[in-house]
Amino acid sequence: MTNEPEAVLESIVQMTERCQLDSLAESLVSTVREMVNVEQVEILKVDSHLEPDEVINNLITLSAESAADVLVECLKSCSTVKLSSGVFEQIAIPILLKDAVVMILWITSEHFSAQDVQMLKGFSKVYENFLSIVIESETDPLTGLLNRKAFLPRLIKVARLIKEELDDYAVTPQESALSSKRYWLCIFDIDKFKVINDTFGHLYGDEILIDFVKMMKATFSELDSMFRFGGDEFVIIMSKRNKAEMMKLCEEFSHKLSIHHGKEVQVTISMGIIEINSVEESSELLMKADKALYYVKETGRNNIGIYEDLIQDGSIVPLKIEDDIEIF
Ligand SMILES: Nc1nc2c(ncn2[C@@H]2O[C@H](COP(=O)(O)OP(=O)(O)OP(=O)(O)O)[C@@H](O)[C@H]2O)c(=O)[nH]1
Repeated sequence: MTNEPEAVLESIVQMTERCQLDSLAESLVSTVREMVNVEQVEILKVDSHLEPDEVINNLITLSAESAADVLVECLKSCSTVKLSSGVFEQIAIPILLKDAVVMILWITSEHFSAQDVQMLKGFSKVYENFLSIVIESETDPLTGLLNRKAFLPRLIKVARLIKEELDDYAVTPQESALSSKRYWLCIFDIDKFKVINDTFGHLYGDEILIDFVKMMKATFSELDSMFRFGGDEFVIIMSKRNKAEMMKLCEEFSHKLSIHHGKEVQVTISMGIIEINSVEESSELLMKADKALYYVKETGRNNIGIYEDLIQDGSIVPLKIEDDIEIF
């Protein structure tokens, strides 16, 4: 542990070299460990969808009982709180985005000097500023969804999770495919969106896209990662569901859309879906889901195509990977 100016600068440089959210958080934790003599460092995520009381309950269950007061005070006051409990001192520093507390940096030590506190606040501020830049660079400005840039790291994370599961339970990919809960990659594309734009204007088209995303969020879960890839194309990495559950949700979404805009505009979507596995490249998975989507577009739109099913019933031929194209 050192807090020489050179070391402090070096830590800041290392922290700002990270441009993905997970590694940025890891970097903050390791920086704190290097710079201050601490017992424990944690970054607690505050769920913005919960009411304040529920947030506090959530944080309390997540953490040791003695941490409750410092976290509750920090959340209520939106400012740094330092408390002593037994032999330890605790600090909770709020991380804010658009004036809302989104995370709390919670640190325990035998003693924090005034310089420690100043440094911890400084690191948190660097993290907070950088977090907002990273989030902005991964967000689609019209709909607020994640953009295409954010897709690849998340898909890789899911593929890694699947691989870990296979390793942990020593099951073959075939056995795993038989188990009911799986991850799915779904591409949605609004049908004839150009006609909507041409008939009602681009601004109205924008409103349709915004409503589309509101309904997407209302239908799918927080655990499903949703992306706008561009134009009227959206992608979901759907968290573990069996095939029937996945289909039910997609059909529900499609139904909600078709009744939402009433007589004026009938919005329908075409969907291409593939099961995510740990062996295929992300570009390969995307191309296959896209092939299923293309089939649905070609055969009348407003429908769902699952890649494996379309292969099995002979509707499409397997994608030849030597046709590889650069997607990212
Ligand atoms: N309003 C609006 N339109 C957009 C935006 N981005 C792309 N578009 C339009 O979305 C339309 C997409 O149309 P296409 O992908 O060609 O196809 P489509 O009309 O949806 O027809 P199919 O996909 O074949 O059913 C184009 O007219 C684009 O100009 C946006 O941010 N807002």
